[in-house]
Amino acid sequence: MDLIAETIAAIRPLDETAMRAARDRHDRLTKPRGSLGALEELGVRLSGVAGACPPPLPAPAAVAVFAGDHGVHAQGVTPWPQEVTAQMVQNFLAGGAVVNAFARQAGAEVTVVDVGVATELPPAPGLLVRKVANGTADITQGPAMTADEARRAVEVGIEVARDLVAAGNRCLITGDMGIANTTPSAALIAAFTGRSVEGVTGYGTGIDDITHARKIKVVHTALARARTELPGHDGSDGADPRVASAEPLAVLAQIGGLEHAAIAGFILGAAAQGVPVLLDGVIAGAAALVAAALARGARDYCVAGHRSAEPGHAAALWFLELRPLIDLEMRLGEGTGAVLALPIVSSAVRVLHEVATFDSAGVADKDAASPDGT
Ligand SMILES: O=C(O)c1ccc[n+]([C@@H]2O[C@H](COP(=O)([O-])O)[C@@H](O)[C@H]2O)c1
Ligand SMILES: Cc1cc2nc[nH]c2cc1C
Repeated sequence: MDLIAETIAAIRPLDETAMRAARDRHDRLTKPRGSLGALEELGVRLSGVAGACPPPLPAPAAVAVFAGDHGVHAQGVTPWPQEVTAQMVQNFLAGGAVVNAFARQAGAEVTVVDVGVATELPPAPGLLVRKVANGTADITQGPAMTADEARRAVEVGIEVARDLVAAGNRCLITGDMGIANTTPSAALIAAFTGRSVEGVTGYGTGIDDITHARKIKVVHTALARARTELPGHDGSDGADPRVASAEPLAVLAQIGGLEHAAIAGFILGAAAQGVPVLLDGVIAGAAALVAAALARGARDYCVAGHRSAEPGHAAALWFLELRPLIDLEMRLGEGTGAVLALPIVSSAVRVLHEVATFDSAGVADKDAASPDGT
């Protein structure tokens, strides 16, 4: 079996016994039942992920920033020069980016993975050079990657997840860097969710209305071109989630990015090892759609760190039925929204470890069964 198939086969359903134990424990802790809202369900799900209640704290935690470039940059979908991808990689390595500041605050380690930056990067501590290609091809003109490149990039993500867990990490966090990558993100999200291109294509790093209109056309063109190359297409340029879910790797190769592929693998790798994966913004959302189409169970291991301002992100989270922990209208990427949510995940777990029960604290529980069982 190849690495992707092996990884998918290793993903187990959430442990129902541990989840029942977590629900039961929540109901005995010194708080009105349900008063921690969505944090309670998060603690329950993390128990299911770990197969234990309480689950381990999400520490140490590691953020992997997958970097890649995009041929579609040539279509004028972003005002930023492509070289900014490589320049920001150097900034991550020097510890000067927002994700570094947030990671220091949250106590997470940052690793940068070059899975497809267009230029050669000098070796540096904290940089994993796993370059599959020097960027993708322009998705309006042809497939972003070959089928082999897409598979190799997914495998890179699986291997990075495996190595980070082997190093002792108990929570993996997605990050991305790639000028123009909100364009393939929109294409993937339209393809996998069936939402309209107009509904999922946003302003990325911050573009004007003319560029936004062009970006929408570019996404339509890419989808229409891709669909003529995919099995089961009906000749329209509308997205058809049936096609995407049947052939996720083929769709990824047609309209995705190398960092999307690697993040999809990273999610599969985390799930296969029973470790939660904290998702960042729209790029991670698009990648999670690919991972969930490859292995529906992978979705259960994902925690949506935040909701990005990019509209396609809300569509991806809706499709995956994931509720974001934070909504601060951020749209930076790098893993920033996910790292910011790490203390919330830790708190959800700490409740199950540390909060006293009504019994142990001698607090009266209005819902407790009376001694005669009534
Ligand atoms: O995470 C997000 O939701 C997000 C939203 C908008 C932009 N970004 C980041 O900005 C870059 C892509 O933006 P753009 O406009 O060049 O497509 C890329 O490096 C992403 O990490 C990230
Ligand atoms: C400066 C800059 C920083 C980023 N971080 C993630 N995407 C980015 C895009 C730009 C342009």
